[in-house]
Amino acid sequence: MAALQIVNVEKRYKSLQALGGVTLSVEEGEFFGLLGPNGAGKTTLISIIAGLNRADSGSVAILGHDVVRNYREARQRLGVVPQELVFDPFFTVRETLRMQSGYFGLKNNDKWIDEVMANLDLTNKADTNMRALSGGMKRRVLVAQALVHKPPVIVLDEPTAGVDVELRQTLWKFIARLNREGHTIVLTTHYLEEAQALCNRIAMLKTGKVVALDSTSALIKRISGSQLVVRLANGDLPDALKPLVSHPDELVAGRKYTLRVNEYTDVEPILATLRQAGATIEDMQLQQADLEDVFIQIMEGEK
Ligand SMILES: Nc1ncnc2c1ncn2[C@@H]1O[C@H](COP(=O)(O)OP(=O)(O)OP(=O)(O)O)[C@@H](O)[C@H]1O
Repeated sequence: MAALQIVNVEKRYKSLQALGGVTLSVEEGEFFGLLGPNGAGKTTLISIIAGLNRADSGSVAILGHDVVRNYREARQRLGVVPQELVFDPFFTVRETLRMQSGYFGLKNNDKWIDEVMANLDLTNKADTNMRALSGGMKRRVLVAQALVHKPPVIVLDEPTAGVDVELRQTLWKFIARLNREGHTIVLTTHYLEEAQALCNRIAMLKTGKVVALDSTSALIKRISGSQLVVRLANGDLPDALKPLVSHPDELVAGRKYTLRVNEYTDVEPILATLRQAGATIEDMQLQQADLEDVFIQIMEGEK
């Protein structure tokens, strides 16, 4: 049975179509990435999954439970880490987590609450009021809140936006452990390196539609060849090489260029062209294509 089954979900906000018929399914045990630029519809889709927002048409089920018709059963199986930090400022971290447990009907949940706090480095903040926590600490509590009822399906909406490296590592270690233990993870992030490292399968959304859905490795293989990154000490990129630039911004910024190469033998003619144009290379690297390159190509509609 699918952990998450989304069938033809549509959502409009007045004249704006936020979701234009999204269909995708996430299997149990997957670490799934939901990627897309700002405004693609990721948060709208997550709020429909969490039952906080209604789709105009289509359906969403969590482990077979429809999020509208069987709201309680679906919600019980789902943990959502929202993007926005909303808390009652007068409660401590432990009280906040106990209340969330109560919401799911769990009375003696302190053992698990302690374990979650320890794994998120929150133990020494257990008795601190929410209002006295830094933004990064509050985000840890949001993650802890989503996990108090040990949901089999965990959805994280940009959990690492604006958080420091230490929290990111703590968080990913814990989430990866939960995934190894069988929890299904659905993640949205703008950090494509993170998505590439963590997700086994990825859906890319663009203006409310799924424009790519495949395993992470298959997506990366869509980009043929490698890239030659050159940084010029002086001179401009000769016109003949401009069509090879994979990030158009680089033509504006200058100096550093990422050039598409299919084979190693493509490198020497590029260097010769640069030499003839009088450009001096300060630094150079040959790189394999990564998820960011795929993302840019797909969003530009080239592939
Ligand atoms: N409550 C709302 N009323 C009107 N329009 C909305 C509402 N919520 C979202 N939208 C619009 O729907 C579209 C999808 O927004 P959504 O927040 O789902 O995108 P997103 O992919 O999560 O973006 P981001 O990466 O910026 O978080 C956007 O154009 C947004 O402006």
